[in-house]
Amino acid sequence: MVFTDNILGAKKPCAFVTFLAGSGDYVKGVVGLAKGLRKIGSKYPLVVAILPDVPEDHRILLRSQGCIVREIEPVYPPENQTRFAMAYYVINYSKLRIWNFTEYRKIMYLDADIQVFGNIDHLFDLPDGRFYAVMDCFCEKTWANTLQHNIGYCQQCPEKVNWPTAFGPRPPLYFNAGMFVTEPNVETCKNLLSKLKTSTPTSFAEQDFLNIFFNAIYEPIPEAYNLILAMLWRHPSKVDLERVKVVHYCADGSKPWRYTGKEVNMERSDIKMLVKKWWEIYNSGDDRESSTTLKKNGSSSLGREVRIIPQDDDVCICTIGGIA
Ligand SMILES: O=c1ccn([C@@H]2O[C@H](COP(=O)(O)OP(=O)(O)O)[C@@H](O)[C@H]2O)c(=O)[nH]1
Ligand SMILES: OC[C@H]1O[C@H](O[C@@H]2[C@@H](O)[C@H](O)[C@@H](O)[C@H](O)[C@@H]2O)[C@H](O)[C@@H](O)[C@H]1O
Ligand SMILES: [Mn+2]
Repeated sequence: MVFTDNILGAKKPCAFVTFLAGSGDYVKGVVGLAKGLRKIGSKYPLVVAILPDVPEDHRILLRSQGCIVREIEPVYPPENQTRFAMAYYVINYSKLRIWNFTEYRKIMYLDADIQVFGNIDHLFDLPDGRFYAVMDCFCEKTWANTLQHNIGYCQQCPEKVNWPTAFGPRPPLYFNAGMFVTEPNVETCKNLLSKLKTSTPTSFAEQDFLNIFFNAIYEPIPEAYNLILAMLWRHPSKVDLERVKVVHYCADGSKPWRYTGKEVNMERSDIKMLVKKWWEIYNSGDDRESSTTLKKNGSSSLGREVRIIPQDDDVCICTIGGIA
């Protein structure tokens, strides 16, 4: 355990934090993330901020994988007519609770659809007082109802389409909220929740809100720390897979535990390779591997389950985690 002094001289640890809601299959993402962090030898624990609707057997499974499970109250945006880019984004505002995790001096938030393939512990040593995250891309259809998408503007290649002066100043740099490094603070949490009450929800829900809130202290960090998969086909010249440490399976159809290879771009060999690498970690047995596995709907069982995962140029059927 790595401890760091705080102003009182008391020792406070750092931690990775992820978020889990519901009784569905995202729990597989958290199990994969826990195994991935262990595999790269991280010195820090993984705290899972769970909503009350996460079932007991999933909590037991996560603890068996060494996770610290911490229940949080949901956070909802103000009543609104907004159509979020994905309807379920409404639950993502609950992420705001993690700023109350003040038993940690610094936290690194990682979505459950993220896998860490290279050690990133050094990010906890970044200077305090800044909000570190990777810049997002505006090119996918999920951005279809935004101004920047409709004029073909993306911050990843600002020279391609000039921002029209008629639209006012170019938008500030915008981060993907699937991965960030921040310092928990009760005052910050109070300010986030009170500002949320008077905010107007927009397409990307808490991601838009966090970008506004932390804009003044946002510090972009390299793509290698949160590869938004769409960068592979939208901005391939900016991606060096050899250097990528963190992969974010956020492109449509790329969630490994739901992967079928049928959605657009999902037949790409690099996507197949990254999904296969995720499954290799998820399937890796270890001493923590209890006899509990997860059925199709994500609930734990002793049963076998079959998942399609890509193998070389084809997909193959294999059993994972099953107990005969
Ligand atoms: O049913 C759900 C949907 C989302 N999440 C959590 O919310 C995060 C953000 O959702 P998602 O990653 O699907 O958004 P994307 O990055 O794909 O836009 C997920 O990674 C999970 O940590 C969850 O636990 N259950
Ligand atoms: O609730 C809003 C979500 O917005 C973000 O996901 C989006 C965004 O990155 C787009 O730029 C991509 O096009 C899209 O694929 C991706 O799903 C975060 O990853 C997620 O944690 C969460 O904050
Ligand atoms: Mn995500």
